[in-house]
Amino acid sequence: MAGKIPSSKEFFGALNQLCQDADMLRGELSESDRLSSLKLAQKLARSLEKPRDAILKMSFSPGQIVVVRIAVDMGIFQALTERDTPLTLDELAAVKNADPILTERVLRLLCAIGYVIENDVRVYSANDITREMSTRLGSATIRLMFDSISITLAKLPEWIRQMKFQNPPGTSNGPFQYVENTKGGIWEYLFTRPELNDDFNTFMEASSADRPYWVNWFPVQEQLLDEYIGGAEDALLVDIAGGKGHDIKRFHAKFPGTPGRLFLEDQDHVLAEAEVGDNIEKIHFDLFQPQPIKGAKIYYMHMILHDWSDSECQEILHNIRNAMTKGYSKLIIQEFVMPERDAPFLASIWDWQMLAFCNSMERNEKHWGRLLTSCGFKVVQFWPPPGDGHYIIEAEMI
Ligand SMILES: C[S@@+](CC[C@H](N)C(=O)[O-])C[C@H]1O[C@@H](n2cnc3c(N)ncnc32)[C@H](O)[C@@H]1O
Repeated sequence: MAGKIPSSKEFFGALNQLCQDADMLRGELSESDRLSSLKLAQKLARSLEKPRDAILKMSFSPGQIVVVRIAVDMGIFQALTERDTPLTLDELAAVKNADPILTERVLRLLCAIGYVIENDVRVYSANDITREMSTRLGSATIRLMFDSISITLAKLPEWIRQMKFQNPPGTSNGPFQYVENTKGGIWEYLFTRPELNDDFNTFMEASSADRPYWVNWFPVQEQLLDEYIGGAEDALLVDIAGGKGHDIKRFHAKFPGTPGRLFLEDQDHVLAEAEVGDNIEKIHFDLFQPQPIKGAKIYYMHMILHDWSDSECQEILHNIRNAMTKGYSKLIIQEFVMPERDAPFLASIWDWQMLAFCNSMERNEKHWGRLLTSCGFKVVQFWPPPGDGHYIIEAEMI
């Protein structure tokens, strides 16, 4: 039997109460409860939104990142975060000697999308998004997405039409090569653009920063460390193409006393930016050359295989397999595993980034199983994360 239809007054009251509850529960909910609540809240917003209005907002959405990008350049997030009292429009305009009329146009939209609080007429203060935008991670993410990624994305429909709507075949000649008029891949391109490369590496750090870190939910001790038979001079973990080392640093922070050496492998120009301290050894390395560290307990790869087509992944995996010790070494892959239905937003949108920039894709369980088996591995277990982040795919040599 359908419930009683609430009056508008009852409905507003319930919504107000829910908003207050959500504020109080912030930080108390488990990651999966937080995501389930968010999904319900989005469903509620969707049921209140008129379809044409939803489409209008989607059509205008590129304008949002444009204005946020301008606000980064104008130092607005930084200025609001540095002062813990509200700032006036004139004070914010003065940061870059900007025209107050232009500054007000920027701030109007920032308030409308919840990036800044409007305390009074032309008086503003910071909220948690403002503060995050003032960090290295926040500003690098917006710069990278707008200055570079959005250019390729804007041409993606044209490229897909030219491909007659076929899924890209992998390896070279994808949308990125089409837009940049190059034969090289994204990694060669980043090498030639140091500021962009820096933003990219910072973005990688940011993209996992808000999700529970794998060593805090995967049973590292039981599945990996208890089986370690080496001493202090032997290899415990190799972080393959680990970027600036944010993952391996967190591994070391969680297990500081564990014996065994830790290796961070990547391209030279990336390693040059990695500040990892004395306990982590940096090794120049190429995914398509033999793996130099033999017989380690853990070969760990985070967001690497999704950058490459199946045939390239097979080369990478063969190189790792040849360095592993059968019955002892483990391959730990940290990636999205696409569900058969109800794919979350984050994994689905990453899949499109992979299509645009790497001519690759996010894979489902069957695809991962097939790929790993074709290279002489078997999946021990797919470990889902709490929330919408990356799985751990635990694999070993057949
Ligand atoms: C998507 S990032 C992932 C970085 C890190 N694992 C993380 O999760 O943040 C891909 C990494 O692969 C590295 N890479 C790309 N091509 C490579 C190659 N041929 N050999 C070694 N590393 C490579 C890049 O420099 C970059 O750090």
